[in-house]
Amino acid sequence: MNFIEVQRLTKLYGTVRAVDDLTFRVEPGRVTGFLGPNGAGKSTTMRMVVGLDRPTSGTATVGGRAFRALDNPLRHVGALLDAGAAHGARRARDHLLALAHSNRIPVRRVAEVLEETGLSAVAGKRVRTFSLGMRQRLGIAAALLGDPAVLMLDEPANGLDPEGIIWIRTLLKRLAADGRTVLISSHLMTETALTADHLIVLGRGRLLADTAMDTFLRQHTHRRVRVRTSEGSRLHAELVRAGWAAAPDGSGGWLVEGAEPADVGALAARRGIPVLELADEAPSLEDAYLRLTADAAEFVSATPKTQEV
Ligand SMILES: Nc1ncnc2c1ncn2[C@@H]1O[C@H](COP(=O)(O)OP(=O)(O)OP(=O)(O)O)[C@@H](O)[C@H]1O
Repeated sequence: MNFIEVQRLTKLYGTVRAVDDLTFRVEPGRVTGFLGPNGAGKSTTMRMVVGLDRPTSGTATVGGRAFRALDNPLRHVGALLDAGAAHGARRARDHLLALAHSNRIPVRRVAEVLEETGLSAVAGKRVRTFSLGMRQRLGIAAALLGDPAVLMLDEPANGLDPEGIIWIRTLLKRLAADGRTVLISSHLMTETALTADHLIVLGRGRLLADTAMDTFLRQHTHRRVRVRTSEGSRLHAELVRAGWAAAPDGSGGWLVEGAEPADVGALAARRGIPVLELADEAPSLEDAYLRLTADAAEFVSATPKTQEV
């Protein structure tokens, strides 16, 4: 009973349909990535799950119950929606102690989550002296405090350094492997691809996809091969003659759409063209996501960029 369920959920702000007839279920045992362009309705949906906003219609429940109806809700749902939520004048440990007291959470959990999030050494410092990454860790500590079966985190890697990003990725996977329900919203496609097993994608408040990561990649990308040769223009001409679409990859090689390495390798061998490098290009989540959301993005830059490292 630890799933998040959203049924026909709708939220209007004036005439803006922030969330529009949304239905999905977030299952335990896996990390679910919650994606969508700016303004797609992710935060509004998450706020309704934890009772910070009221639906115009429809329901958002945890384990079949409204968040407001849960006793000691932090013991059921840990949420990180705004890492700035802790009072700046409070010491980190006191912030967590106050949350523990008000939710009947054993005090020993405070030391445990401080340790888990790497904050033990700064537990006595005031929150206003914390860096963005330290505040983020404190927000994550608060979400973990009640040892909840459901975790919902908005941009969990925000402000974390490279070591911190690996830490949060490993932590989220472990929490899901323990059988918890983990929902993370993010705009970081590379990080989401490394962390999530399942995706829920919104566009303009509506559901665009609710799919396993590998299915999503298969559905919204096609395979391609990267090839490098000392005779680029000859290879290009041969590829085109054989019916393949090939385009420069921007660093001296070629990308052949829809091909497998064997197709390109065999063709080059038949024509006696030296191949210096030949690689299957793994489909990227960024490509798949941009393809799916192209029509649903409200705010689009003049020159959309797709390169990501
Ligand atoms: N309190 C509010 N009052 C009025 N409009 C709001 C309010 N909160 C959100 N909105 C609007 O609702 C829509 C959805 O916003 P929301 O913050 O849920 O999107 P999001 O997917 O979380 O976006 P982002 O990725 O930029 O955080 C937007 O058009 C936003 O302007």
